Amino acid sequence: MTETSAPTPSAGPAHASAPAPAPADVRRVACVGAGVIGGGWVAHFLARGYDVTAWDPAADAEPRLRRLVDAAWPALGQLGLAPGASASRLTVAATLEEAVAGAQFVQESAPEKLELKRELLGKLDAATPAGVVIASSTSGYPMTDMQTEADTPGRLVVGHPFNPPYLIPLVEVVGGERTDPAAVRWASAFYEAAGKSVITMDREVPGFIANRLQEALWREALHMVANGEATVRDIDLSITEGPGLRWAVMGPMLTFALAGGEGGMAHMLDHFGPSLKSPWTRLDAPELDRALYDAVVAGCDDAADGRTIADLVAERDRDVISVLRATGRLPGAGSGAGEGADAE
Ligand SMILES: NC(=O)C1=CN([C@@H]2O[C@H](COP(=O)(O)OP(=O)(O)OC[C@H]3O[C@@H](n4cnc5c(N)ncnc54)[C@H](O)[C@@H]3O)[C@@H](O)[C@H]2O)C=CC1
Ligand SMILES: C[N+](C)(C)CC(=O)CC(=O)[O-]
Repeated sequence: MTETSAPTPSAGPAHASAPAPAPADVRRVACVGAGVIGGGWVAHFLARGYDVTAWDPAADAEPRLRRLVDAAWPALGQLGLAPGASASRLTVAATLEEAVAGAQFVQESAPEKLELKRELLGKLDAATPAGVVIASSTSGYPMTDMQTEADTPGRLVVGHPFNPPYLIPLVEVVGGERTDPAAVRWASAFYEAAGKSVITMDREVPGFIANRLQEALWREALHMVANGEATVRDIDLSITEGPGLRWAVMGPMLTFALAGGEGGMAHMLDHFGPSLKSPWTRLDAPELDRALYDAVVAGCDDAADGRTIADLVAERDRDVISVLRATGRLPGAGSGAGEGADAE
């Protein structure tokens, strides 16, 4: 099997068609579940020149999705659209089966509920053409726990994005116990062809990599709010005016290597290693009781200072693009399906 060959197709009515193409040859993707993340994926794939078919069972799903794509399009234009990319290449399907019938890749972004994911991935597996890889956006369920209802679980992978998927490059890719490793390789190669930065994991790790790191920070933030040690504004400022500025250009490891001066990480560890034993962190999750819930929600309302969610999304998109541009990380406009296609 080559590095990026699709997993082996299995028999069955929906599995009778041709296997998935090479990752770079994909033209048609299906997005199932079209909320914050599914809609963000739709916007990303459209901007990269793919034909996208979406399905979501909510009554208001289509107008909501089109609003999200319209709101994201100016930012995507600044990033650089692939040749031929157009929001008009979005089709909203009436059924799940219709959405995936012609798909060469499927991205599932339904609510984070294990039973729902199991059932949905089973249905997607039954309806999606043979050999086509199906990825879940789950924030933390191991694929092993989600692939239980699928007849051909070998093609099911986790493709965990970051919000919004049309701006934040990272995707974490990992399979489950019954996933064919070729599907993991194929998915990673596909996401790269689609302009994403990919971490491919060779085993299931709770919370993947980035969410595990984020959760540690988030848990400590909640403890500090619950105990009155910091306000929501303090928490946000501590990152945006502090480590967050460095983390956009260098990760926590190299950042701390510089804390060791000319001695680098070795001196940093000799100097500050002992303080790891100091009780700075509280490790266990705090009780998310009503008081903490209300304090965090009210704190965010206060921090928004009259800005609506739409205002904040526009502000975030503008500033993330500035950071990507300033650090030379704007994705190539040519990546994706659109290369060689006619510009519209
Ligand atoms: N919100 C975030 O920051 C991130 C979320 N994720 C993951 O993405 C997935 C989706 O999360 P969000 O977009 O935030 O949720 P959301 O609530 O914004 O959207 C979920 C969508 O799924 C639809 N839906 C409900 N039942 C469905 C079904 N049976 N089949 C297909 N669609 C169905 C809903 O109508 C809704 O539009 C979750 O697995 C979540 O963990 C991943 C990264 C970041
Ligand atoms: C809040 N969250 C756990 C759903 C966040 C993610 O999964 C990734 C992100 O966008 O930070």
